[in-house]
Amino acid sequence: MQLQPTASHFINGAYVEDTAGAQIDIIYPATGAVIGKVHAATPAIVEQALESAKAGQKIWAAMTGRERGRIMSRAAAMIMERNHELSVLETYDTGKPYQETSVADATSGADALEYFGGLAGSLTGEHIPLGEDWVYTVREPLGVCVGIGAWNYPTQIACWKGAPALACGNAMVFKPSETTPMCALKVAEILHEAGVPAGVYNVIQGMGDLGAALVNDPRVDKVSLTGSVPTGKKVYAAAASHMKHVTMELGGKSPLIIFDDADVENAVGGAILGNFYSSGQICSNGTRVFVQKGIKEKFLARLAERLGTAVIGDPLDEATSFGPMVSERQMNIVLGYMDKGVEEGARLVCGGKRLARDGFYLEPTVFADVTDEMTIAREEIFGPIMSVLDFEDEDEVIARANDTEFGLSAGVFTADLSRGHRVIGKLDAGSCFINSYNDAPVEAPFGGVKASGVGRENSKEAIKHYSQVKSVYVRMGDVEAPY
Ligand SMILES: NC(=O)c1ccc[n+]([C@@H]2O[C@H](COP(=O)([O-])OP(=O)(O)OC[C@H]3O[C@@H](n4cnc5c(N)ncnc54)[C@H](O)[C@@H]3O)[C@@H](O)[C@H]2O)c1
Repeated sequence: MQLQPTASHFINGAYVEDTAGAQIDIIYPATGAVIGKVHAATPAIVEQALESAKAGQKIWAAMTGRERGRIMSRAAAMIMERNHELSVLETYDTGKPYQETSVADATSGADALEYFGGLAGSLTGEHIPLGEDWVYTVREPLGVCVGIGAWNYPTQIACWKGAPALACGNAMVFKPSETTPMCALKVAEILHEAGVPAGVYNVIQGMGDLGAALVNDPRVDKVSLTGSVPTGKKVYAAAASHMKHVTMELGGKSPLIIFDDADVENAVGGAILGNFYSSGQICSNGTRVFVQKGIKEKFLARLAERLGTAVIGDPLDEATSFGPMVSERQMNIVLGYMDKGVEEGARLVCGGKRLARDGFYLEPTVFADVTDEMTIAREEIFGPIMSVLDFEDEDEVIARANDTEFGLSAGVFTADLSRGHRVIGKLDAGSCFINSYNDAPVEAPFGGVKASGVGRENSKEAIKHYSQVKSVYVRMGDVEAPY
């Protein structure tokens, strides 16, 4: 399989290169080897991308929603047909095990294209009768949207931003994370093979400065970022200074609350999915696991047992269920938190070290007896560290769960469904789970409250964030003017 991308950028329906841009190495996290390179976009590349997006958007918006939707559905089918190849590429880009990428990345991207393609033909306005007169509303595209991606789900993020944008008749210029530049190029290639007109979906490579340049360009009407809270604050501020629309999908430190009456196996399963899938590099992870005292020891014992069965190894081997961190940098950040947990007095139940092998592998790590003030309970780690905190009663755990600047997700495990709904109702979070964790079907809105973000991806909600409403008052009689 060829890993080196055909060229760094995909603009106006074709691969484009400009080697004058700074070189960005593509590193395979499982070995640390350089497997390819791209060049950051030069001003000339940015110019081409934005001009072609402006031109392409007009052609795309002039098509009917159903025509756009048909092309998007075709792209979704093509992604499913090429799922194996795209999943292998996602594994090379991120290091995530093929066992995961083959079911959660390109497939999730295809879901988004299929779902929003299906909605594209029904994006209608309202008719508002006012006696003889009436108002009608039209849902219009915003224009040129910029998507800026994080490195944990490169294919999915490229599609989650692209699909609603395209359904509404916008064009997109997508900047992947510099850590994972490969997958979005494939998404662009497939969209164009499926029939998306040239210029409608472009991918350009670069670091944060390129993201900032795009956010500040007057030709850009909307910015959708998936990234950390500090980056989100910068991007939101820059977009605000130009009065641009934004979607901010940012970080979290989400609570997962396990009551005494919960089914232990399910609670452990939820905690594993909410902490160790993708080696813990998931924004919505429930990394503060509040466990009621009566179930604590049973929970910890079963958790350690089940973690012991994780297959850590070559991510391309289908048996592997736990892969490396995305980069050496991220591995070192997480190692720092492992040390911090021990230093601040948390009890290390398992893990806590780097694995002695090539690549950026860490052990799945659990700390118990974590208290609210500890660094590992306050800061987003974005790695395989679970913090287990004790609690006694419902009101106490709700107050402690909400005592954070973040508000992305929250989960509750309990056999008492009334309690499940009651507790979830009081938690400050955008994407919540009862007796489950980290499900992200395209039909459900996804996004955070407080510092975790603004706007929602997926579901019909996303349409509101990629379109604007025009209202038209129609007078049927004469106009009465005072003079
Ligand atoms: N809520 C979500 O949906 C979601 C999903 C995945 C990841 N995340 C968050 O992403 C973070 C991890 O990803 P990361 O390390 O790539 O995040 P990051 O904030 O470092 O970078 C995200 C993207 O922003 C770009 N960028 C950096 N500075 C910029 C600037 N000043 N202007 C414009 N763009 C800029 C980067 O090049 C990258 O493409 C975590 O905090 C995680 O929680 C959130």
